[in-house]
Amino acid sequence: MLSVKDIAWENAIVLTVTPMLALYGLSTVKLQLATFWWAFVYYVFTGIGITAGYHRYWSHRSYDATRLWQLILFAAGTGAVEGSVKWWCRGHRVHHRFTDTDKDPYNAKRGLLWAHIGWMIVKQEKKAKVDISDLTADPLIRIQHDYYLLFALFWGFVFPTLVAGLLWGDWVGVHHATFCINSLAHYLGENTFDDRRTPKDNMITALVTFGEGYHNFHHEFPSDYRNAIQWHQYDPTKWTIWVASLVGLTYNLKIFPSNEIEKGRVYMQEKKIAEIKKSLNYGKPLQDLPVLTFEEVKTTISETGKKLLIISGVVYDVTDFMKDHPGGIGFLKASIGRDVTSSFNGGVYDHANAARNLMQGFRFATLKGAVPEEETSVEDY
Ligand code: HEM
Repeated sequence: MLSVKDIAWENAIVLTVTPMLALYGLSTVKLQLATFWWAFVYYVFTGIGITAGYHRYWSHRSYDATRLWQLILFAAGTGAVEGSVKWWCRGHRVHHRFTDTDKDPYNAKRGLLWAHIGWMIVKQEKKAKVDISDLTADPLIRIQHDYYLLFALFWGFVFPTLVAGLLWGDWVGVHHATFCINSLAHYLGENTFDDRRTPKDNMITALVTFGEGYHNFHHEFPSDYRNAIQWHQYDPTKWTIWVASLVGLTYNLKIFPSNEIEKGRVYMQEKKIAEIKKSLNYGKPLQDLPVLTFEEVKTTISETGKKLLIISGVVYDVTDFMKDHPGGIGFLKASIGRDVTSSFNGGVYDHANAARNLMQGFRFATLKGAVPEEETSVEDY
């Protein structure tokens, strides 16, 4: 059970009082169109500050940036009031290293509510160590951390108020959008590249998180400056970083080799296929079949009355199938006790996959001295 002293009160107060202030402002002050649009622009600006700045630049170093770009991101990210770069990125690096474990501050396995906001409201011991020496070496980050409250007040409240003449509190919207990365992005969507951990790819999450919703990709390839790699996927953070590179504000945009990315995708596809295959009957595995000589096949036919024929080193029992053979019973009758590999493969008729799949269920034995072949195999392609 949680007790009063487990609560991180400063966060709890910020997260409850500020939306109330925002609602109060909204209900008591007449909303002007220009101010509405300014709130929207500032919401996007601060959101991108978190995604392109706190996340993809400082946490993952997925690209390099000029000091000017860093200052822009500082202003934007601080305006979202999600903590200092040093605090945020430390937590984020711990999250990546210990995903889904007790040491993961946003551990999705503790539930959606915890991953969304609970982790901020309940005090947590710092159980894990990660390297943040690159962050502490930067004087800008140290200053922001030491005087965070002042910076947050300015960029979160004073600046937007000065511009609009109103206290909007619109950064509350940014909070819930970006918190979705820790919560929804671990619950909704596809495990496109790996399913050992909870992060998922989802377009809806991407829409509310400025493109961070392709979270399965991100956890696999965190040093990639992109989260979405398909042209049709929504990733405005990637577009912002890329556009900034055109004017030299960002550079060395890191991209994981597509060969490796595709291997991940294929791995998951193969896994899904393997699951589906488990539910289908592929007949007895070839290596589990008895091995018969040609003479033994003949004897079995005469002693048991079974209708056996041989194709590509495998002996098939077509007793029950003969009457249903689409090519007619005659061809099969004439094939009993014979190796009809060439007739089956084009000599009489070149059978389609349907026949090759079907005959797996008729496997009876393998022929001694032959190399039995799988009826359908994609290995050669
Ligand atoms: C276990 C053995 C066999 C199975 C499971 C089998 C199954 C089938 C199936 C499902 C078709 C429909 C079309 C297709 O899938 O390509 C077919 C067509 C045919 N089969 Fe077989 N077959 C077997 C052996 C043979 C043999 C040994 C011969 C000839 C000596 C033969 C001659 C034909 C012919 C001529 C057709 C074409 C029928 C048409 O479309 O007019 N089949 N067979």
